[in-house]
Amino acid sequence: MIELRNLEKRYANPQTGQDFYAVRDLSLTFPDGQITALLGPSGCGKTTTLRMINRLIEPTGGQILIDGADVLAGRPEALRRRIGYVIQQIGLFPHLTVEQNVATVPDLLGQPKGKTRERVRELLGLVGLEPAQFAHKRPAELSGGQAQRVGVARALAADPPVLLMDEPFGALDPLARDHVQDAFLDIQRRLKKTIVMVTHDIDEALRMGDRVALLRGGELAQFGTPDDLVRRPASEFVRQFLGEDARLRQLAGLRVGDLARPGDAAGLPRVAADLNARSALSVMLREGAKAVAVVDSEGQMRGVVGWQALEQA
Ligand SMILES: Nc1ncnc2c1ncn2[C@@H]1O[C@H](COP(=O)(O)OP(=O)(O)OP(=O)(O)O)[C@@H](O)[C@H]1O
Repeated sequence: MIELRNLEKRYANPQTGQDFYAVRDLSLTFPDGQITALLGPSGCGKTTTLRMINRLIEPTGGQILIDGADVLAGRPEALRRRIGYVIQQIGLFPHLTVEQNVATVPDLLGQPKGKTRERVRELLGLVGLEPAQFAHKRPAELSGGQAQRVGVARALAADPPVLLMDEPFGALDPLARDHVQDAFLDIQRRLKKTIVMVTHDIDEALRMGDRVALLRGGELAQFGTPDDLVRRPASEFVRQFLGEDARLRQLAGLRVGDLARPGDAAGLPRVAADLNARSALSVMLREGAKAVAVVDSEGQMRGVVGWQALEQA
């Protein structure tokens, strides 16, 4: 569990000589095994908050506790070994192969080569990079999206209990982003890391975050589940930031296959299980149907999804 207590970062404004707060009186707890998205407009303090957790930025006040231990009391190097860090500009080593890049931290820690190799290959598979095809490539031979997947695999290879991610999928085009987000959520369901992820992308926060911390001007505007923010915005700012269509955006992050329940599918329009719930709603409206029948890729009926299921999703 990561706990921020009255955390602050002040900078001096060189023009006025006065201090201003990049982060102010921030208290919140990132639950174990969950993804918390740090969301908010540009300059609201997301990256500063994230980088204080692994002490790439030193706080000017407040406390950070990981499992009850004061992060600011120990050595930053020891801390960073326990905390993975993924950034948009991935920083892969250009002269190393994909496999060697992913193995960097396990090798540094002196873990047995054979075991590392096995794990690296498993991780590459998990992020959707076929090891036989990609293990021996160099970063220059990868697309931006492939390089980002390698970055994610590298962070996971170190097997840190805590992972900090700063716009990890930011450089991807929307289609590739969807794929990598899905792959990442699948991995997270298995690995259950404690993840703090910076994003300015509302859809990404609603889709990926078990919790969302929305910041404004360095302060916490609201902290809760995506549902809390969408259905129970704490202020006009939160409501406006998420937008009038927040609920639809939330539905866009859900797959009908996950919502399907047994029911009578006769006469209902059929949709694929990987269709998102927002598109399923469009199908219902277009066809004047109260529900859709969900069919998987083998043509098997998975169940039905109706208005009520969408309302409660
Ligand atoms: N080294 C620094 N010196 C002075 N001011 C800084 C410094 N780093 C950040 N700031 C300021 O602190 C505030 C918060 O910056 P931060 O990078 O945390 O925002 P952010 O929410 O991550 O923004 P973005 O989404 O644009 O990356 C901004 O006003 C920024 O200009």
